[in-house]
Amino acid sequence: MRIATPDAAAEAAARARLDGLVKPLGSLGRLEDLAAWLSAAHGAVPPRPLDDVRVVVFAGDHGVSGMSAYPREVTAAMVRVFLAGKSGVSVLAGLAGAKVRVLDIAVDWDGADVPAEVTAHKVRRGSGAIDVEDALAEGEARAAFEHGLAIADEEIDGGADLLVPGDMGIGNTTICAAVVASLLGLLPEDVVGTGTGIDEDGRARKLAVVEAALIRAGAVKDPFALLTSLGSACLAATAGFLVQAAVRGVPVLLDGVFSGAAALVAREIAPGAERWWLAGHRSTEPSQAYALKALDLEPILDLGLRLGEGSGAVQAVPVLRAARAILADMGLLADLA
Ligand SMILES: O=C(O)c1ccc[n+]([C@@H]2O[C@H](COP(=O)([O-])O)[C@@H](O)[C@H]2O)c1
Ligand SMILES: Cc1cc2nc[nH]c2cc1C
Repeated sequence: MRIATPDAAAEAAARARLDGLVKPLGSLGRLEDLAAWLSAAHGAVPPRPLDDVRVVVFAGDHGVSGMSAYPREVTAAMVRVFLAGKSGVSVLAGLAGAKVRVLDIAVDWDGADVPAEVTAHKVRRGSGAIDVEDALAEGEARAAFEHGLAIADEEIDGGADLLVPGDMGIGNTTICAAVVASLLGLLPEDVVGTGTGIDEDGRARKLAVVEAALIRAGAVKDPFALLTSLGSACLAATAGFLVQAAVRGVPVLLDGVFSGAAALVAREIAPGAERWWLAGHRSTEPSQAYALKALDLEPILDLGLRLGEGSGAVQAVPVLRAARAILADMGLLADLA
């Protein structure tokens, strides 16, 4: 698996041009860093316009129950909402001119009446309850990862300039907490948040489940073993999606909790892949903050969001377009009369 290399010469050329633009040196702050980053990713100054932005929502259920403020049936119901274009990310992606594709990777339903393309990458129904059993069976983590590679290829071959991973899964924040704690050697207390909005009793139950899961799993070094023990098919597929974007040299805007955990695992599988990812926004969940810190990624936006779906990342798309526009359209100090 060969990760593409961002173009250092294009980055240097972008920095030189930014310094020569008609403004005080450095006065466009983070926009300048993003402009240089995007130039390196596209190997061009200015970078290409971000005309084709694609969100892929990975949907799946979990064996752990009672860890969320909402019942697991919401996951399947939300698949229909995405298909109807009525989800939060559908609306916000629409504003950013981005397309949304939802995929049932591991929803616990038969999905008989949704279009076949929605279930084309299905791995299983739900996953094991991580406090008492492995999330996945032998071979499923790798199979799901390979689905993620294929999904990224489909989007990139279809013309994507920028990819956004989204997630939908009641219980997602519990498994993300377990995976992030295991990878970074953290305590349940550090990483367990309130997810969809659980109360103190709910959080106490969630802490106990994450603690039991971490004890059951023990020290896991191999990322696929970690996905099998504590992860999910969606997490493995999202990791594959992130790795393949880096292999193909296509930039990614990460979203919230699920993106953070998947990105940490993906970096274990493919070190260097993180050079192709930006953090779109900061979630309120603590595991995401730890994941982003470990990945050395600074979120573009901080709006107090905790919806998931890719909803935070798509709102950073106009910021990236702004970063490109300054390089493309601003005048030069040298031309001042
Ligand atoms: O990404 C986030 O910031 C985020 C924070 C809390 C919840 N979510 C979404 O809510 C679901 C998981 O929450 P929970 O409480 O069921 O673990 C899942 O569908 C996520 O997309 C997402
Ligand atoms: C309604 C609803 C929508 C969501 N989108 C992502 N996670 C979600 C959780 C719930 C409960």
